[in-house]
Amino acid sequence: MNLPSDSDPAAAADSSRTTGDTTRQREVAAEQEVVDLAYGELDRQLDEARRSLAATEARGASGTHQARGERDAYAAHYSSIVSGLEGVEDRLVFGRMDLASPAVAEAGPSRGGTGSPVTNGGLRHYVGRTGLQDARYREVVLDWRAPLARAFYQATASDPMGLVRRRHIDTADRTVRGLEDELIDVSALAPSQRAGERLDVEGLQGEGALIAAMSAGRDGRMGDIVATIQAEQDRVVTSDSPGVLVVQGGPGTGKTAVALHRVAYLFYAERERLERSGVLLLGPSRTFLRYVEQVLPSLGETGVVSTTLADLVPGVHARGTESAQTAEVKSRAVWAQILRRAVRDLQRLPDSPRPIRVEGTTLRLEPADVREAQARARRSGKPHNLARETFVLWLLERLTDQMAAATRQDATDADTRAWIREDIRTARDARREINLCWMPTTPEGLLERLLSRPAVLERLAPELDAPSRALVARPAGSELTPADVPLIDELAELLGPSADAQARRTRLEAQRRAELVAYAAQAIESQELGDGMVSADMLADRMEDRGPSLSLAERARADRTWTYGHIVVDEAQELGAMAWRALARRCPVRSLTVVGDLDQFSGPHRPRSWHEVLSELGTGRARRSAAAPTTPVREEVLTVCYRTPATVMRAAESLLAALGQPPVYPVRSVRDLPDCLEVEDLSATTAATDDQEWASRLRAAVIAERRRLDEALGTGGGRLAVITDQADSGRVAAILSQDPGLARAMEAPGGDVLRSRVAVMGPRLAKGLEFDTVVLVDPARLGGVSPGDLYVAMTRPTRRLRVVSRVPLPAGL
Ligand SMILES: Nc1ncnc2c1ncn2[C@@H]1O[C@H](COP(=O)(O)OP(=O)(O)OP(=O)(O)O)[C@@H](O)[C@H]1O
Repeated sequence: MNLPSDSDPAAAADSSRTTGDTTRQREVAAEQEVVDLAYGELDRQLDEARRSLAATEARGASGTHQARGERDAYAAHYSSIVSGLEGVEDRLVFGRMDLASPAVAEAGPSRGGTGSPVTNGGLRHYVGRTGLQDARYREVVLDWRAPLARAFYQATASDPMGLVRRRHIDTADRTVRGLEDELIDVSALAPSQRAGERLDVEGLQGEGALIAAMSAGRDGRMGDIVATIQAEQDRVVTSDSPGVLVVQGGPGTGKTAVALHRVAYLFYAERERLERSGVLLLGPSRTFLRYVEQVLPSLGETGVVSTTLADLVPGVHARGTESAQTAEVKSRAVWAQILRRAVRDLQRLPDSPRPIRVEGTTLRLEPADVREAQARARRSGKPHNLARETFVLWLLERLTDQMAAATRQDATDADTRAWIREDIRTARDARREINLCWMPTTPEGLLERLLSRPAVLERLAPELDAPSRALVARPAGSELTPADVPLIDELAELLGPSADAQARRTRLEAQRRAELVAYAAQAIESQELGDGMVSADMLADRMEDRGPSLSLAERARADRTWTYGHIVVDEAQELGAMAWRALARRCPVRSLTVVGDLDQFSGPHRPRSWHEVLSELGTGRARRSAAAPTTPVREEVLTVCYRTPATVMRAAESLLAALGQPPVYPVRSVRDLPDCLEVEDLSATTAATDDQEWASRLRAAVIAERRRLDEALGTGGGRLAVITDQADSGRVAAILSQDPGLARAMEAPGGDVLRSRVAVMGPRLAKGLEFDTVVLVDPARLGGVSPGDLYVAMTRPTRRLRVVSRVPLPAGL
């Protein structure tokens, strides 16, 4: 190496730059070789899995039942390997760890130490989306979830965890674009290495990967953060699963990202258990689920059931809307008693004996018999509709005795009893009177009865005051709403499947089978298989077996009574008591990750604590709960905001404080940006009263912000949201779409607002989402109803918040 002479500083700088450049080039080339090796391995394994899948499927549907079962299991296994490997294509390798000694490497489960082409005898590990070994089982890439990889995320200068250097490797399309080194433990380097290392570190940017991730324009979909998970986040991602883990964090602290990475981690750490039971992810809206849907596949996981509260119960479609106040009344824990009472109300005692005409004879349904039948039915412990069988059977026996006596038949003869019982069972009078004493019903039917009859509601819901009852009252035939779904679920639990529903299912099943057999018979005829060896029934059996076997996630989603191994709830502060009860039923082992922010609560008063929110999970402080009272709860707090610039964040926090709810969990933004906040108060101008003027000022503001985005990210780059009071959003959208350019930018293919460059929405839809720029319209309107909604709206932008208001600004802005 030519050292520069001391007497010529410029030449020295030049020479040092050149040396730095060539060192970097060499390093990049070396890393490219490793990246090529990793992709080569990925391709080889993918190819192998695809071939195995094809060969398994080609085996056809013949053979014993067991053989077919095995084939299906193999096919499911290979297809999950294929989709897992396909998911990790982008940035397969993103990090490298250099360790002080291979002894540390041996502490982990990796078998990379011996003879691996990349690990330098255990001193070096490449961290990536998935673990890869070569054909000789030597480590090529270390899975980011492996215990050994923790140092990559958590090592610091004060606690190096055996790490000397952490390297971020930036790749695109399988090509290394840049490297970024962090020297963790200089003392671990040999003196001869130190100079070289310093040169490298100086040539590369610290925190570059994180800054790059945060500064990239948004494309309407959340990305994974696997390459840049921070230490406080990593501790949450990898914490043990028993009990309830509450992750409280202010806006943009990565709660959603952490929750999703935690799902992937749990699948890694507890694969066997979770592959059998599945994981449920509950998000605040379908839009939000679409926003995050790419994250888990990009981490190689596809077996998660994601849903919203509205879609939680299969077959129930909650298309209706209602006020937040109505939804709040429906979310209260007291409904558990009201609904129990409503079910009990279907079990009635007649005041006096009821006459029943059967085949010309009059029998009497005695209140004492009804009482006894009810007691027996309740003792069965079954839900209402199923216990009804016990009730009906016992009454039929009593009526059979009466009938036999009245008609002088032999009540001890089994055949005679059966005939008589059948006569009574099918008599109209008997059906009506027995039903009146134990009415079978559906959850939807009973809820409708309760809400559409004010007198019934008043009688059965004494815990609700008149204004609350007025809020939930609605005409019969109304659409179900999302807040009805936990009530329906609770009722489904209390009622059990109705005889009608069971009969319908059996009928449909029989019909489907008959069609299949008819089709098989046709196939036998047309293909001249009629040699007597194959019957239509046999062929139908085989056709049924060959049908695509449902994945675990599909089966779980279709089954209301499925119990999951783990549940992750995002925006958990929004869930009411009845929703928690529905979730508790779905996870008897009470293994939950609950992420949210009390400060972002939608509504006039935020909950006081997470214990208050979670009381129905049986987390210890609840007096009455749907669960064992001992569910352990741990609370973790995330404090660093990766999204919102500091100036905007401070404004949002001080506004929340001015509204009387200073944030319980303030955050620190990792960055600030110049010009990130602009407030345009039009309340004292003609725009306040003149609609035309207001419309044109609003359009001008949005157009100006779109232009700024064009300049910052290239024409058409980035996303902009106009957030306004929900009730105003239609009007605001109409104003903006008068400009042809904005109208085009607002087009939402397939009705998906995430695909439009400019989207108008209320704060509740904006929950959990983020945009490059937010134009916030009339903030006082939002804050007046729900301080948390205003806080959410203000904290959505990654770059810039522009406030435009024709009403006076809220104090504090
Ligand atoms: N470690 C990280 N590296 C890179 N980006 C990160 C990191 N942590 C979070 N982010 C980014 O910060 C943004 C906010 O993350 P996320 O949506 O998970 O936060 P949140 O706490 O759920 O926010 P909110 O409650 O406001 O909806 C996302 O763009 C996410 O990718």
